[in-house]
Amino acid sequence: MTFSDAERAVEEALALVARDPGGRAPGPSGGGGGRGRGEGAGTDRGHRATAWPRAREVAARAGAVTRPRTHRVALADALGEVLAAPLEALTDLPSFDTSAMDGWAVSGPGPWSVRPGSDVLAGSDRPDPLTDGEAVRIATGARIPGETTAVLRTEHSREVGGQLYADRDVLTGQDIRPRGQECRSGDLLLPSGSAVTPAVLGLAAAAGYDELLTRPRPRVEVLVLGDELLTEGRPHDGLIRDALSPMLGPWLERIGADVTAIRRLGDDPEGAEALLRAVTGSAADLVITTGGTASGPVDHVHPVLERAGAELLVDGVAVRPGHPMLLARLDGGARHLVGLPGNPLAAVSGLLTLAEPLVRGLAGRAPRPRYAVPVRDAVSGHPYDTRLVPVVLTADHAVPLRYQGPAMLRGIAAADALAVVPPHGAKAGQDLEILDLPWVAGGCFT
Ligand SMILES: Nc1nc2c(c(=O)[nH]1)N[C@H]1C(S)=C(S)[C@@H](COP(=O)(O)OP(=O)(O)OC[C@H]3O[C@@H](n4cnc5c(N)ncnc54)[C@H](O)[C@@H]3O)O[C@H]1N2
Ligand code: MOO
Repeated sequence: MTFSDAERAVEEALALVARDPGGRAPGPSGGGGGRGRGEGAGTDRGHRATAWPRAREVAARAGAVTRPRTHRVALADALGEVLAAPLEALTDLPSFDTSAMDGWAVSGPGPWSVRPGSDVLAGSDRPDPLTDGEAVRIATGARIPGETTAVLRTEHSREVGGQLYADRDVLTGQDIRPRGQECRSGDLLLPSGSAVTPAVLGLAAAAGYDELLTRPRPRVEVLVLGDELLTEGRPHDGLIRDALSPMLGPWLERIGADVTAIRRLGDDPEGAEALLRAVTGSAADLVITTGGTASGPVDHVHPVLERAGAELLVDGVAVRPGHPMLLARLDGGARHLVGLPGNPLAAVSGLLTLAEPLVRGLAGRAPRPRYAVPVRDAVSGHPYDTRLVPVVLTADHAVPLRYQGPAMLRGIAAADALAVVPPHGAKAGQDLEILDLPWVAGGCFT
């Protein structure tokens, strides 16, 4: 579903009242660096919303410049982290001359006399050297006996009465992997900053590592604000189910965070005090709040940040949904807070706009690679703000989904990605930047 005419009319009216008193129209928000005027929380505080591309850059940069933590972990625990030191080979690979095939180690030109009863197997100790004209049965991965000139594959050989014959030419050195073919001890295998993937774990093990020095996953504490939230059962009496706690924990884990706690805080003064304690004292690298970002009577996030002396890096983003999202520096940049709006799709928007780039930066990972896909259908745009629209990806297109309102999860739950729709919308066939959802592509190893 694209914006209905009624929805668009409301959005346009809101955007118009959000113009500054001098009547200057907001700048474009989708083109990198322009700044659009936010309404609501933004307008109330008399400042401008940050353009969507700029907000992502600010979040990525905030993460990247934070002093990194490092730790030494067992290989099995390093998956999904980032190397904090170059991975240098601790050994030659292979560490000895080894047979590439099952067959025969032979010495000199054939035919060869078979050495009886002494197969050379993988893992066996140094075998006796061959003499010229001799052959011994050998397994893939076994040490090559001294004086071997080639390995002859079983299927290319015939053994008759203790004599071995080759049924094709034998080249010196064939099917022998010489020591150090892949690397020499001390060679740089991967630079610091590389992501630890399953393949990297395999390489590290092969190269002799039991532990790796890595940057740990950023610790994230999630605080879900709101008195109206139920943790079980069906909505009733004006109360609704908390849709964010079940979603944010695993989502954050998939983008590389270590979620240390998910806590619910009330909208009462006690909730505000608990929020203040978390903002000032949490051991997490990143505190994520949900709800309370706008200007309602119990929206505590801004007042608490002010009391805590936090520095707002982003306070409102020119994006729909999600525009009241915010990013703050705590303790001079040692820790951060991302405030996600309470509307569930708006929270997803904040997660992808601010939390993901920040977590990647804190983890030492580069921003995700950007790519674009033609959108199948025309998508209407906001007059000044970027829109993030749930899409399904086909072989050729991004197909916009219905149910894309800020309070709806029905579209995103069926989506592969969000398409980034610039102000004024997109024509059918226009290339749109795509933000993959982490379980579709590019997710973290957990
Ligand atoms: N006067 C204004 N009002 C609002 C503005 C504005 O600019 N001026 N912005 C609107 C927009 S846009 C959004 S988005 C929301 C942001 O609201 P808050 O971040 O303050 O969040 P709440 O008011 O606490 O909740 C909003 C909405 O979301 C529901 N909610 C909250 N938490 C959850 C949860 N964990 N699971 C499911 N649903 C949740 C909550 O019940 C509300 O319906 O503000 C607009 N208002
Ligand atoms: O437009 Mo709000 O930012 O998501 O509902």
